[in-house]
Amino acid sequence: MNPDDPTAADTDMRLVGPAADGEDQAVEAALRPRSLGEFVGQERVREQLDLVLRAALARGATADHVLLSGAPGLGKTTLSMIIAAEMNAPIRITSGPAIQHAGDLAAILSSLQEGEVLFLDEIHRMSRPAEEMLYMAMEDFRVDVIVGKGPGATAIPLELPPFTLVGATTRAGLLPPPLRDRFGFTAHMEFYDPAELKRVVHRSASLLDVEIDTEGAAEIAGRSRGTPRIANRLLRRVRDYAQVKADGRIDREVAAAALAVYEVDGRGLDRLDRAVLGALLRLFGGGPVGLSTLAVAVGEERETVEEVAEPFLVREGLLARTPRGRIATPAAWTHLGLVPPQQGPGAGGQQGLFGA
Ligand SMILES: Nc1ncnc2c1ncn2[C@@H]1O[C@H](COP(=O)(O)OP(=O)(O)OP(=O)(O)O)[C@@H](O)[C@H]1O
Ligand SMILES: [Mg+2]
Repeated sequence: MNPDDPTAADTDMRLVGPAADGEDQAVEAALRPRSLGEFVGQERVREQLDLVLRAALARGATADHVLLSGAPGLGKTTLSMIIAAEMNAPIRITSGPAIQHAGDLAAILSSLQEGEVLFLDEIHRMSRPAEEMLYMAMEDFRVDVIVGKGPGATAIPLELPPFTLVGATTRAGLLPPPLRDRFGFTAHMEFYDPAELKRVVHRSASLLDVEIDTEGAAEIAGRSRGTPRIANRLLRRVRDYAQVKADGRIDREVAAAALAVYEVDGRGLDRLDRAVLGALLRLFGGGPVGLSTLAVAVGEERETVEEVAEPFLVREGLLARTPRGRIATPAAWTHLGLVPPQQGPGAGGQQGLFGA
């Protein structure tokens, strides 16, 4: 999670936010799949990774460096641990923001054991000098440690044992090409489809010792925004409800009633999402309307609307960003149970009234 992110606080408080909150961190370790076989979905990534790892094992070699890219909560950290487990290798975990100076990185690299997996989370947030040191370490298993300053400075080469770097990023586009090119294998993690999320829910429910039927799992899966972390979080909230209001068993009615209490609708939209969409439809006739105007109408910051609510609405095909402003799609009207205004001759004259 990014502390510099102005939208982080809003994202954290949301039941459907993708970033890990404190409770997630506490329980996620217990819910993490431990092997590629246990890892649900991402078939292509799993198959490719399986080949990379098995070939390295057969050669008795250290696996190639792996880059994992994808939205928060899709399983990057989980997969890094699986890579280490499948290679029977220890894992060292650090992150880009934790490495401020090249010296920090040199200290970590020089203490790695042969074959160890170094997991570098948020690799796009590493400092420039550390990044340059990493290039050489990845390619030649060597770093130059600079001793002294100015004209008297000398570079002392340091040999490193072969290791596997596993980098994770939510923003692959921010990685400098020379860094990206040094990974032997890049896995792009996609959002999960409802059937896969259903399997995630069933798996987690059995680990948490919660009784759930297949319709209950489907109900949770459908509201989880393609994200296992959100599926696990919704499952915990539904479990609470089932314990208090039902006999502890989760079926379709219990799941739907619980998530209605938490204001997560059938498609995974929460109150903020529906407020944005509702304003766009009810106040601005479906748009186009400028972002600032829309933000004022829902009483939120521009950034919150743009970075917290919109990405999912766009992904779901409910809202579109156009050069003239935000517009709602026909699916948005249907989803909120509203009827679009008559688009008779001359109605087009209304368009573009609401500026940015
Ligand atoms: N393929 C999967 N099968 C089962 N559970 C999964 C899968 N992927 C993720 N999860 C669950 O989702 C939780 C979040 O996954 P993880 O922490 O690996 O996400 P991440 O991509 O590292 O997120 P972030 O970008 O926030 O660091 C894990 O605790 C795990 O239980
Ligand atoms: Mg992670």
